Amino acid sequence: MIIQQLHVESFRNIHSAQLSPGNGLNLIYGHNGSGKTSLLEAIHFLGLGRSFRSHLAQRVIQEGEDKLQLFSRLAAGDEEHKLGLRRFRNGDTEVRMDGERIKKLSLLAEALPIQLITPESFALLFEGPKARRQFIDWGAFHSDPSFYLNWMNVRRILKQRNQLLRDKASYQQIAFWDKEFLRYSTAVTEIRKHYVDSLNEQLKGIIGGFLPQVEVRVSFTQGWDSKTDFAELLQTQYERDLAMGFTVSGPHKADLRLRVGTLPAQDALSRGQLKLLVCALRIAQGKLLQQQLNKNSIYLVDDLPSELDKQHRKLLLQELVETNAQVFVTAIDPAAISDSLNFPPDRTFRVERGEVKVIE
Ligand SMILES: Nc1ncnc2c1ncn2[C@@H]1O[C@H](COP(=O)(O)OP(=O)(O)OP(=O)(O)O)[C@@H](O)[C@H]1O
Repeated sequence: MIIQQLHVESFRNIHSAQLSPGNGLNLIYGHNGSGKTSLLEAIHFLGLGRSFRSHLAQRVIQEGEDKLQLFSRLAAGDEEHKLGLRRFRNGDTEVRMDGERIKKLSLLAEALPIQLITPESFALLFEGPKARRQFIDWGAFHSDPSFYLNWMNVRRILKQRNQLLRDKASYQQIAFWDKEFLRYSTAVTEIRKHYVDSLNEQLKGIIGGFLPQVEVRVSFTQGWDSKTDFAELLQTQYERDLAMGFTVSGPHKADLRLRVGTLPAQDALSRGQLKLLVCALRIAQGKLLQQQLNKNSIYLVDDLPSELDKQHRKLLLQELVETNAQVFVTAIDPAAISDSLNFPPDRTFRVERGEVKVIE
């Protein structure tokens, strides 16, 4: 998917901006606080119906305004679509694709696959498994249409199961839910496992280019010992689950392990190398989606130059450009990007106090 036109209204400090991005690399530059990240955030909001910076969607609505509005003209091959989103202060969201109301935000994510890389993306490696699980599930969701429903069912049953555990229910009562829990958990795990295997293939080439001296291993842990039968485990862990008041093992504990030799990647790599690793993971996801479904992701890279030397900026930009996807990168100093390119960006935008201007 490619954004051909974008109209942003009342989004953080952007009062009104209209732009026609290029199909390839788009450079967005400006001083601190000018609104560069807000522009990326607006694209992300359009693709997912939520911000990557704030849990409270109201915070992104411009102060003094009662709603934000985002409109876009999208193209995928010969297809053209119009996608619009309105978010009101009272929390209501209205999304329309080609004039038709979209009720499920998952359909939005399907239409506009977005790969986000921000200075905070390190969370993928440092913080708890949630961010890494979300990373796997992004791919599982896009690569297998049955994933979403299976995962929703796992979450639904898990909620019920945990409630029963807190209510000190008998094993018989819990076992009633475990049959279904087992069925959906197995489906989710198979899809995730298959996805991580395919991702690893993509990743090898990219990491080889970014971090040639380092051998990074990416492995999937499913949330319980893979040698143990899950049905049996649920039964034997009943007492423990009861004592804890929640289900200790299961697909909700799945994780992605990133190791260099015997060490966790975050202990073995420098900050710049970690950034490259996160970028490699995101690019591999985008490439895989391209291969599997012939769908192009949109890459949003906030503050691309930070932490990277010129050679690595060059490598990263080259890899992004080679995806043939639409890419939006921000930088304070435009030279930090253009100096690392052998050609000018497709389009350059300057942001100043919330105003977005194309640089001819
Ligand atoms: N709801 C809002 N209404 C109005 N302005 C806002 C709102 N939320 C944030 N802002 C302001 O928007 C400005 C733009 O912030 P943004 O993070 O997009 O800048 P940036 O160009 O990415 O800066 P940096 O280079 O420092 O990361 C900030 O000055 C912030 O105070």
